[in-house]
Amino acid sequence: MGYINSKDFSHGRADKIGVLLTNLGTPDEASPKALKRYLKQFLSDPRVVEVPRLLWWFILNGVILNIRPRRSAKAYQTVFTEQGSPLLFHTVSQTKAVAAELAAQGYTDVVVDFAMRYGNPSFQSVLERMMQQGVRKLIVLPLYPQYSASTSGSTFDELARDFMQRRWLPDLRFVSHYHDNPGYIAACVERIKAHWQQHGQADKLLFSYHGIPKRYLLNGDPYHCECYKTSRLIAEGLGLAPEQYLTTFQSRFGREEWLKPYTDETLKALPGQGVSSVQVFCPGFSADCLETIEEIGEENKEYFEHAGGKRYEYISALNDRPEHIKALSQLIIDNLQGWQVTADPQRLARAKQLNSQEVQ
Ligand SMILES: C=CC1=C(C)c2cc3[nH]c(cc4nc(cc5[nH]c(cc1n2)c(C)c5CCC(=O)O)C(CCC(=O)O)=C4C)c(C)c3C=C
Ligand SMILES: [Fe+2]
Ligand SMILES: [Fe+2]
Repeated sequence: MGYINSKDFSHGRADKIGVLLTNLGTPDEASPKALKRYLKQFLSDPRVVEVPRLLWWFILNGVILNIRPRRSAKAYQTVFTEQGSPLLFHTVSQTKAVAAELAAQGYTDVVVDFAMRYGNPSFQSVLERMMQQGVRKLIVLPLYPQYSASTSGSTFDELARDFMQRRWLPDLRFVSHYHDNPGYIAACVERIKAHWQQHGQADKLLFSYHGIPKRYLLNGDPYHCECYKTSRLIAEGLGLAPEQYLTTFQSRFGREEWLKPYTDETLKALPGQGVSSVQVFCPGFSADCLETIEEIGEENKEYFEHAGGKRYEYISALNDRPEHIKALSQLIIDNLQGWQVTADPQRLARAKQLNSQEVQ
C-alpha cells in the first residue's frame, strides 16, 4: 500500500506549528440532496450511532435517509443565510479571530486552520494543506467543550484515519475537552451578563446541552458529568443559587431514552410550576447552528409560550465574541508549552505589556 508522501522534505527547514480547530460540520446547502449526503456520512459513524452495523445499515438506508433529508432541509432553510450555514460562517470567523489573536500575542509563525468532521472542508484536505505548509507540530482543538465519544472521540478517529495514510506524522496534541477551563467559563458568564444588561434577568436560566443516549453515559461516557460541572461553574460565576438555574438536554434522535431532563419537556412544564419567564443558554455549542437557532430559538420558544409562558429569550452562543476568542487562544497557548515557538520577540513583549496594563 502506498502512503501519502511529503515530497518536499528538505534539511534545515524550520518546523511550523499548526493549530487545527474542528467542529461537527454542516450540509453544503439546505437541499434534500445535500442533506442526504451529509446525514449519510454523519449517521454512518459508529461513534454517533452505537447499533450493530448490519441492522443499522438497513434502518439508515431503508428508512431514515428516505425521510429525514427532506424534513431536515426544511429546518436548515430557516437558518441558512446569504453567508451559508451559521455553523460554517461562525467557524470561519472564529478561525480568523484566533489567528489574529495568536499573532497579536507574538505567535506569528503559527498556521491556524479549521476542518469539519462531516462534510466540508474535510480533515484530509486541510491536513494535507497544513503539512504542505511545513507543519510538523500540530494542536487539534475540537470546539466541543464537553467530551463525548460521539463528538470528541469521533474527531480523534478521523484524525487517526488520515494519519494512517501518511508517511511522516507530526507531533500531536489533542485537546479532548475544556468544560471547566476558567477562560471558557468566564466567556460564558460574560455572555450571559451582557444579555442581562440589555434585557434584565428572568425567573429561570436554562442551560441546554445537546443530548446523547443514556446508554452511552451508563457505558462510561463522561459527557453528562462534564455538562453538569460546566453549569455549576457558570452559575457560580453569575452568583446564582441552585434553584435559579436548570441543566437540560435537547435534540433527541430515535426512540431510546436519552439524557434527561429533556429541554422540550422541561419548557412545556415550567409555566405550570409558576415560571413565566426563562432565558436559555447553550454552553456546549461554541457556535450557533441549527440546533440553537431553530430548535432553541424557535421550536422550544413555541412550546413554552403555548404552555402559558410569558417571556422566552434565547441567549446566543459565544461565536466570535472577544472573550471566547481570548479563551480559545489561551487554551492553545497553554498547549503550546515546551514546543519551540518562533514568536516575534518585539510583539511578545508588547503583548505582555498590554496584558499587564489590563490587569492593573
Ligand atoms: C443520532 C445521534 C446523534 C448524536 C449522538 C449526536 C450528538 C451530538 N451532536 C452535537 C452537536 C450537533 N449536532 C447537530 C446536528 C445533528 N445531530 C444529529 C444527531 C446526533 N447528534 C443529527 C441527525 C443532526 C442533523 C440535523 C438533523 O437532521 O436534525 C449540530 C448542528 C449542525 C448544523 O449544521 O448546524 C450540532 C452542532 C453534540 C455536541 C453531540 C454530543 C455531545
Ligand atoms: Fe447532534
Ligand atoms: Fe435538532
